[in-house]
Amino acid sequence: MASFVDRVVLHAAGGDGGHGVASIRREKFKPLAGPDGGDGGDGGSVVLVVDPQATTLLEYHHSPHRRAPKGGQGMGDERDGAKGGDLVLRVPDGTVVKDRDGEVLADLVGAGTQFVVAQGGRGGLGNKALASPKRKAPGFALLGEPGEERDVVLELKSIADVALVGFPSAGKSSLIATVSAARPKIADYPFTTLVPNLGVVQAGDTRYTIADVPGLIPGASEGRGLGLEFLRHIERTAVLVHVLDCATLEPGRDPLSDLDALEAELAAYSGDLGISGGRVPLTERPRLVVLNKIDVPEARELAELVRPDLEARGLRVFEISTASHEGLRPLTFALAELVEQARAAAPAPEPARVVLRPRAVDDSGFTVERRTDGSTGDVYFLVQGAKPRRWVRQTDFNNDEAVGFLADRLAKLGVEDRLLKTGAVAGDEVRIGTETDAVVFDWEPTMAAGVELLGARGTDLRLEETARPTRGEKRKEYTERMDAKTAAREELWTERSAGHWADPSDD
Ligand SMILES: Nc1nc2c(ncn2[C@@H]2O[C@H](COP(=O)(O)OP(=O)(O)OP(=O)(O)O)[C@@H](O)[C@H]2O)c(=O)[nH]1
Ligand SMILES: [Mg+2]
Repeated sequence: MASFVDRVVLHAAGGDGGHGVASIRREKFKPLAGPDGGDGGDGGSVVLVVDPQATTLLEYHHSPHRRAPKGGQGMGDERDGAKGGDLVLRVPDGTVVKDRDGEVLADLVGAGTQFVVAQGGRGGLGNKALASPKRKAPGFALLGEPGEERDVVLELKSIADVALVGFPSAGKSSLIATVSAARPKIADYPFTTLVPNLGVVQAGDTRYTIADVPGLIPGASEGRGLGLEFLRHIERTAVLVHVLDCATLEPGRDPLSDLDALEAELAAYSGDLGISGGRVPLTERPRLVVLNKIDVPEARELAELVRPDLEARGLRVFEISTASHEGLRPLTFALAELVEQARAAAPAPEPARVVLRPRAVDDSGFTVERRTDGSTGDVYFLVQGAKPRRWVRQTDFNNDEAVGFLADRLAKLGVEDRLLKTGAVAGDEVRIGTETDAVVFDWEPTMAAGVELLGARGTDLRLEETARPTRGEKRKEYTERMDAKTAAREELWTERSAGHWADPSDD
């Protein structure tokens, strides 16, 4: 097997939600028979799914930008826009999803396990859905929300049975090349291997995989050399093989001190690992020792010298040469035995079809803070909260009625009230969003503006054109409207102090 890409940054974007539509039904003798604008469809999400057939992350390396389909626009006649289908991305078993700060979001193990990387935007409500007793024929609809955009890091740890651990140039790649069909690069300079190579070994009836990984040097567990790259790969291997170079001429190096250095790194890394999924710490996994390069006479002598010390530590020792192929057969059979034992002891496979979603956020709250702009020194009020943000995104600012609706929603949630309490007065700058990304308003409390709006609400003129009103009807309508205005004013005040009325478009 060739080398594989094991770490990619995926730029995922959910599909935008379709816009709702404002439309009025036409009937033969009633051309304006009520709102009938359909909702926009939800955008599709980007979803990772474990597919046991997938072995690499290569395709995401080639095309790392992935966007799910958009939701369709709502239409008249109560037709809703089509939903954008989810974009399903297949990933190998054992793919770890992290955010850009390295925090693990999901560890995808088991066929069918899913993770939603980027949620599609919600479709906007059409005017049919926005209609209420108070707002019989809304002349606006809500915009679809943009899909979520998120960059995640996908990491694949090789899930080989055996990992070769050793200093650079110890002969790890040479070993995998002689016992399997893998053809990694071999050279006499350190860090020849930069990405792991996997090889398949057949020994008797047992078939297993060996991972040749980048060389390990002291300090690797703190990230020296290719250390962390390396250590990440062996997290999931059942058996470790120490490949010790008996022919190195580097001062201060010999098989025993090399082994100590390697074990120290494994221990240091295990300490940080927090061993996920109940795996055995690296320091406790079955291991054996290979003394390599015994075709070199001095190396053979050294190997024979250190063997008793190693065996005294309880380690099985194999003297080999990848050059002359001496000692390879006993090694591959000994590994087969360890792999079989590890497989027999392996915990039952984890349940499939676990669906992991990005952490749920509580979107009920909001905050209002009085702040001072760093550059201009101007005072403004910052409104933060998932609902206010979403409502702003859903608002078509070219439509006054839609803006009025936003103001009503904010008032209902209690934002207005909180602004007042925080000291805002008419004309103050109000920002809804975050410190860096916000929509800016000049605040106009809806107490005043709301009454104007409420006067017209529920008596939409377009719906009343059908028959010309008589004088009596006009008078009746006038008194009704005045009553409604008073009622609305009262309602606003009670609402401000007590609860809210129910509204289908509230969330
Ligand atoms: N004489 C002799 N040389 C060997 C033997 N095995 C490997 N070498 C040489 O050692 C050097 C390093 O071999 P590699 O297999 O690339 O070593 P590595 O451990 O994969 O090294 P990195 O990928 O850098 O960590 C090469 O020049 C090989 O030809 C052996 O059994 N005998
Ligand atoms: Mg190598």
